[in-house]
Amino acid sequence: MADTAQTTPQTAPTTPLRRSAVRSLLRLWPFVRPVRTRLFLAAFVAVLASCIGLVIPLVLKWLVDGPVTERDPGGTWLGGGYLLLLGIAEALLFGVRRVLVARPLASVEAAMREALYRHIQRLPVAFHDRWASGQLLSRATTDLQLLRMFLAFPLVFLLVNGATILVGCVLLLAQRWSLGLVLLAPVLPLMVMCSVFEAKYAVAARRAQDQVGDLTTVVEESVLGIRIIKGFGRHRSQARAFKELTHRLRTTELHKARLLAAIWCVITTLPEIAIGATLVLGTVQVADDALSAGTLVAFLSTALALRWPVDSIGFLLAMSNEAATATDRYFEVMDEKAVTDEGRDGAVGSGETGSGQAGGGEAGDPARAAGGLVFEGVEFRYPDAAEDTPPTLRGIDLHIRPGETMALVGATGSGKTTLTALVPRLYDPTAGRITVDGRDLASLSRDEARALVAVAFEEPTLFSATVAENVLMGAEGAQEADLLRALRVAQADGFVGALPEGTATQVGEQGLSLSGGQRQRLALARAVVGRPRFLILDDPLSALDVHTEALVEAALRRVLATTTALVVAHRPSTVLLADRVALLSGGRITAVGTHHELLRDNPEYATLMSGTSGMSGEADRSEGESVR
Ligand SMILES: Nc1ncnc2c1ncn2[C@@H]1O[C@H](COP(=O)(O)OP(=O)(O)OP(=O)(O)O)[C@@H](O)[C@H]1O
Repeated sequence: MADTAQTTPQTAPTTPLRRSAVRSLLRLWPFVRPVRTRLFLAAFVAVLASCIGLVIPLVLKWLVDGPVTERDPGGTWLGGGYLLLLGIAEALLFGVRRVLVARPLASVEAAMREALYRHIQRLPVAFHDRWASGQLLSRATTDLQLLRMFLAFPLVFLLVNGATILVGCVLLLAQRWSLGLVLLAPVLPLMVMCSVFEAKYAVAARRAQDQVGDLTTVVEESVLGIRIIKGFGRHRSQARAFKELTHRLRTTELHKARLLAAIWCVITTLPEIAIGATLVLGTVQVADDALSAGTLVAFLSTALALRWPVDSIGFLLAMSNEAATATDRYFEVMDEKAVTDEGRDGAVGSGETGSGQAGGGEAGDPARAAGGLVFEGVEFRYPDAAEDTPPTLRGIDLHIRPGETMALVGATGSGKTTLTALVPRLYDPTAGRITVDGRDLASLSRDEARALVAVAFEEPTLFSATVAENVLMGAEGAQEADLLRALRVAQADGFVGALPEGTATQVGEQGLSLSGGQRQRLALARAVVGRPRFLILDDPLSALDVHTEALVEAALRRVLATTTALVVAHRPSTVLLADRVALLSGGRITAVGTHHELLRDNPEYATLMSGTSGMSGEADRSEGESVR
């Protein structure tokens, strides 16, 4: 615990490849396409509003050189009226832009989030082994919000401000080209500095967003593991780990703020100096009668109207960079290859639910002739395992006959969970094959495989849903009657009936409001609700007290009689549910036989069983029970 509490979580496992911000952002196009008309309209309206802002200096020039110089009050009022109208039109158009983008952008964000969620569900378990959940959470929340903000604001305003600056420059040069050139002198150094800033900011933005992901992971783990943290009194070390991460994030954010402050300073100071210089030069020219006062007022008003578009470039670039990083992070997940619903050889399964005669093996193939669950020369290595380590499973040959229950026993870390994970195709073997009722598992679609095989894992996960929804998740199309039968089988009908709303009771996040044994029984009910042909149970009785365990065992015995099952067992009471036992040692099956045969003939098995607390008593107690 100390280790986990102190260890900071991994960031995304991929080494991010930094592409140009524009290329990254262009990847958003498929999601933006459906709302492109509104977005372009919004951009057009904003450009129009900005250009109206640039007409104001021209009205000022007319006002100063005309009615003001001629002391014409009527003309002055008229000029004032024009200015007011232009101001109102500009404000209204910016309002229209906001209305135009609000709804479509919310739908872009929703579509992206939905696509991400769907994709994450279809990614292989090996992906989830590698990725910290906080990294996925932060991509689905913070990064997508950043993208919505980018589409609503910086994207449009980079366009609008670019157009405004261009039109403004033309107007300035047309009004007085010599003053215009002085004003535009800082453009080149500004461009160089902006590109330096962009490169530095991109690195900092990526770091900050990854750190937010790490922080999310710690918060998530702390909330889910709150009982362990409190139970072991680890709140201080957990708080230290959290503080360390927040400190790192703070340092990165401060670095970002410093970069932003520096570019902001340059972007505001250089144009300010240029405006000062043109003011002096312009005033001298007006004094020399080389320039009209109205032209100078219009020139300076245009220059001032361009200040916001120029000033904003710094933070617009910063926001665009963050959005490019968010896009990269989003597509790092989306680019991961999802598992297809096809069998490994590309054939979509036939839909037959195996009765021994269905295709999948060659004629005369013993595995084909043999029904049940067959492992033939199965080897498995985790994708992220070190090259120089042996495969987790090697040369597994095992035949579980139709209707038979096989217990899988082995020392901790011997590969029991890994072996069971191959049957519902959470992973595919790296060599060899598995057949179910004579059909190669790899030739079945994942849906078919999962319709044939049901699983209950050691850690019974329940979702924030009702009891009924949690159980019925185990089989498509299962009805109320199946639900009640499954609850009875798992000996869960009693406590579920006592819940405030029975099967309609919400069991809360991770089913935390239920006891470990209750959760395990609901997970069992989920496994048996679809009357699966093959049942895989990973130590399903580990969290039950002796009394409840006996009840569930009795019920399970009935279920196991109608199915072919592989049951990971740590204690004799579970082993005794099985017809035969397979001993897994160092990734190989080293012995197969009945519990009593192995107990008698296999010292490793005998040691394993005797090492189980309460084994002897329970085994003795079970001796008298009818072992199938
Ligand atoms: N995702 C993974 N990536 C790499 N190695 C893994 C992964 N999951 C498990 N392993 C390794 O595979 C080996 C077998 O693990 P497995 O969980 O199958 O053992 P087990 O027999 O079920 O253990 P236990 O009885 O403690 O549950 C272990 O050495 C484990 O460290």
